[in-house]
Amino acid sequence: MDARPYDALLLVSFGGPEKPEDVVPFLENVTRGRGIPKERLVEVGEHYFGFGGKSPINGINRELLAALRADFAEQGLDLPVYWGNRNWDPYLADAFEQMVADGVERVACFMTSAYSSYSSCRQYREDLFEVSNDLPIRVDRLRHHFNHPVFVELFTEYARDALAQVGPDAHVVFVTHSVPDQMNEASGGPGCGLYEHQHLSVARLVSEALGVTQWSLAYCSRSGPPSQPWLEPDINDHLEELAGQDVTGVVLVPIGFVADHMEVVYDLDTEAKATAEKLGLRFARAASPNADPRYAAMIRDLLLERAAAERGESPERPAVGEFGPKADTCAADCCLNPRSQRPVIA
Ligand SMILES: CC1=C(CCC(=O)O)c2cc3nc(cc4[nH]c(cc5[nH]c(cc1n2)c(C)c5CCC(=O)O)c(CCC(=O)O)c4C)C(CCC(=O)O)=C3C
Ligand SMILES: [Fe+2]
Repeated sequence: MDARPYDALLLVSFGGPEKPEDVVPFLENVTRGRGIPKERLVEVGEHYFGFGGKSPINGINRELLAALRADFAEQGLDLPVYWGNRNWDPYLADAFEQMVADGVERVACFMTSAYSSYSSCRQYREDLFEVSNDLPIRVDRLRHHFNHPVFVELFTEYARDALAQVGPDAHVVFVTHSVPDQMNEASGGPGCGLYEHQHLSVARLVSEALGVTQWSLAYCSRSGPPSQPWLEPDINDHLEELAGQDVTGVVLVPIGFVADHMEVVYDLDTEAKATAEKLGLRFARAASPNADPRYAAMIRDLLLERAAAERGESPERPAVGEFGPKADTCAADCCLNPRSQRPVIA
């Protein structure tokens, strides 16, 4: 187990509130300069208050951190693991301060976000640049993991379990976070639309592995003004459409989310489930990786793969589907956001 030249792994996540007083300042952090309508913020705030002001995301990341440490210990990999969020405590800046104090000189970052887009990749790289630029620490980002075979196998297994609850005739709906059409088009580079294509690729791979032919991709958590086009169909509209086509049961597979955070427990488990019930559809939502020890082992594999590459070796870079392993660094114009010209890492 050789992680050289790295002397730490950093788990980089979104962050979420943990008590009612956190909710409004958290939303202010997330939406600073993003032009999100006030009504939407009130609505999203209510989702959080409905869960006692506590998002599940930080708790899951603590479990993932523990799973990573257990995995490293079991494998004899002596490498510290840190954790920092973009939008809430514990913040990235604090993780970097601690790493510098501990003498870390080179860190590999794993983002809890598997696909390409401004929101799911570049914005993380902007924030990592901002917090690390003045520090004596070199920062690398581990490659996108949407098409890592373990990621696809895990969702296949979770979807199979959910199918067993609803029945083999269920229609499988893969679900991810909607983004503005413009953000999708810029993902992977101007005009690429990589965000959508990566999701379609994972959806197809899971469907094939399950032997399912009735499947589709739908979106949740749209937040822009109605005037701005976002990726569609919305999951609720899509369920209505399916019910009108003689579908009687659905399985939602949240491939766009690596954990059961607020979008999953509210937008899918609460709202979409209520829609399905109203329409008389049998319903199950497949699990997400959360702190699955196999997910932690995949992160270790990505770390060791990158470490070997940095040492000048030629490690295997496992990937399934039509895209092949994503490059370790993004092109300069990858996932650009016209409103943001901030410098980035990787
Ligand atoms: C692609 C994507 C991911 C997946 C990749 C990844 O995981 O990073 C993701 C994750 C998350 N998004 C989260 C929360 C929020 N996202 C918002 C707003 C937005 N997200 C967007 C996209 C994404 N978001 C976009 C295009 C916006 C519009 C504003 C903008 O253009 O930037 C808002 C503002 C209110 C609203 O409008 O909903 C909130 C509160 C949480 C935490 C959940 C918890 O607390 O459990 C997580 C994990
Ligand atoms: Fe979001």
